[in-house]
Amino acid sequence: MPRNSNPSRSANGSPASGNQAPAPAANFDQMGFRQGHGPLLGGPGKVRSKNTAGTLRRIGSYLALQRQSLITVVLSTVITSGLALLGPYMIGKMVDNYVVPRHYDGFMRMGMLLLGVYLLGAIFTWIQQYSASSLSQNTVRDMRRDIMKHYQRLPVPFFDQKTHGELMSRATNDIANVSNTLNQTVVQLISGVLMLVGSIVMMFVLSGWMTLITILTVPLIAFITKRITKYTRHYFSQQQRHLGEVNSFVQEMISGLKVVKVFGREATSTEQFRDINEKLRAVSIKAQSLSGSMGPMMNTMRNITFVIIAVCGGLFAYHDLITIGVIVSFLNYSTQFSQPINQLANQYNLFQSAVAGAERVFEVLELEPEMYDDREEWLNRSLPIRGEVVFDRVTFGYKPDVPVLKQLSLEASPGQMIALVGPTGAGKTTVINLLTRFYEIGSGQIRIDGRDIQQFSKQELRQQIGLVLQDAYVFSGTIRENIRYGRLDATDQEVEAAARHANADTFIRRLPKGYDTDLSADGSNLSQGQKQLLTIARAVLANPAILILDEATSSVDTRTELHIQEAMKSLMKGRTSFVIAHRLSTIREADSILVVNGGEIIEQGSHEELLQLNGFYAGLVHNQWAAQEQTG
Ligand SMILES: Nc1ncnc2c1ncn2[C@@H]1O[C@H](COP(=O)(O)OP(=O)(O)OP(=O)(O)O)[C@@H](O)[C@H]1O
Repeated sequence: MPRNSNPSRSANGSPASGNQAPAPAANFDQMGFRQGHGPLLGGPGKVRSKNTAGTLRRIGSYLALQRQSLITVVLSTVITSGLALLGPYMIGKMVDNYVVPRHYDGFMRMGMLLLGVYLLGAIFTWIQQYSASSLSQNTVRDMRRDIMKHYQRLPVPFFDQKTHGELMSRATNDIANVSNTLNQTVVQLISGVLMLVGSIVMMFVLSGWMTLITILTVPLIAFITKRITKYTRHYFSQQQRHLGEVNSFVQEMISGLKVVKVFGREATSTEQFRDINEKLRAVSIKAQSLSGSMGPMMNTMRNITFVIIAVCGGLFAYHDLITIGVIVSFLNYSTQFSQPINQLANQYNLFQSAVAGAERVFEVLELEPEMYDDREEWLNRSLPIRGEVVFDRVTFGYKPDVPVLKQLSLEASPGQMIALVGPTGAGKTTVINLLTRFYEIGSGQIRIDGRDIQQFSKQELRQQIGLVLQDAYVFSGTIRENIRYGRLDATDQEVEAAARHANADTFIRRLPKGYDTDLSADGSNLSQGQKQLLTIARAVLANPAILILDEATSSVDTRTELHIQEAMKSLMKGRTSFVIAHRLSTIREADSILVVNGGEIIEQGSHEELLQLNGFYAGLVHNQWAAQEQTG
């Protein structure tokens, strides 16, 4: 359960945020937020960044925070590469100076020295790996922290435009890409360049002609590698695509399991799955076998290079142009020299996909958040309000050219219960979205206690509002923590009192661990009605002046509904309440029923008054009675 230090009054867990000045509605499409998923499972090389330099600068600013690790990585890489270059040179010298002339003492001394060089290399390699991991993990931790913080501060309309998968992918897969690359690339880039340049220099020092012969083998290796990678990349991207199909099929089958069973479609599903599964198998074999043969192929190439160097070196040595020690050194350098070429080529692809991943993270971070003020005085500030709510000729549309509410006006006196009814899509929830300032109105004014809600900070406003939604939301965590989400400083006694008030205490006490029972992430170990009672308890604890109950009882059975209604009735006492209910029986006692249709209030009055009017509401009531009689 997220431990928010903010005593939000939004009972259903909407993070409270504040706004000192009304922020202009952000147009996220104009802000360059691109559609599409990040490379979910690799597929490096496919993704290209738009602004590599800018993204690198931002990654750099994150890396700069890890100065110590960065310096350690660079230093240890330089030392490791230096030692690795020294080794072959020493071996050559050992052969020429001690092995060939049979100087036993010098031979042993040099052997020990060489051992020392390689051991030191191992120690610095470990330091290098450790600091590279710290560098990358600390950096992506900071990036994850920033993107999560930013998600919480982005206004609600932003989330309308993006799928959950997309947003999660940015906080997980894209960042994982950055982490993988940082881990390897920083080290390999530095060591690759050092080893390449270092080996060439060392080889030239030993023999110019032999260096030329060794370098000539490079295009051959590069050509073969390129051909193989071309095919592997093709098959790997196909594998990704088929894997994606398998994933979505499995996900769909599990989510829709009941539907599959009810319609007896198990056999068809299995048949469909067999096809997709088979395609994945076939292409995976090609991809894996090709990529698996890459290593042995490279080995063969390396061996061929060895043969060329040994034969040419032998000829040169025969004519006294070079010594045997130089041949030995060259054999070693030839491997050290070809490795970084392949590594750097691979790193380039990986690097591209990391930059693209980072760019997708930064795109989110660049979006304008809701104005937010988390200073202590805001958090603890609670302006007592009476709860008078006025909508004054409010016009609003989710899209500017499609008005959803048209010149809508309504008034709720403090403590009144206002019911909103009307056909689906009429605009009832929209009224609530505007009162909570999840969305900003187009024209008109909404006032609470005579004050324009634009003058409240969003945080201040939402602290006054409690929300109980139909889709009761519970977090993973204990029942106690879930209720306490309504007011974080509540004592255990206050939590339990709230639960009693919400009719939830009895069922909670019957659970094996009572208030300390752990809830799974979506509360699947509770019934819908029980979850509803928990969110009511949460709202009781928050003690808001204004309460919003959105179709809160429409998905539970009649007995639970009575239970919930009772809890709600006691919750509504003394608060201005807006109730959206499809079951008209729940709102009979409302002080005023507003009938919304097509974004306008077409009728208004008490239950009796509206029945007498014999208009739209009366029609709805009669329809529902008729339906109940039919089913009853
Ligand atoms: N986030 C959104 N983006 C764009 N259009 C939306 C959004 N939410 C709602 N709408 C549209 O606004 C209109 C009013 O929706 P609203 O949710 O207010 O209706 P409602 O009366 O609460 O319906 P229901 O009883 O089915 O919940 C509908 O036409 C709907 O399609």
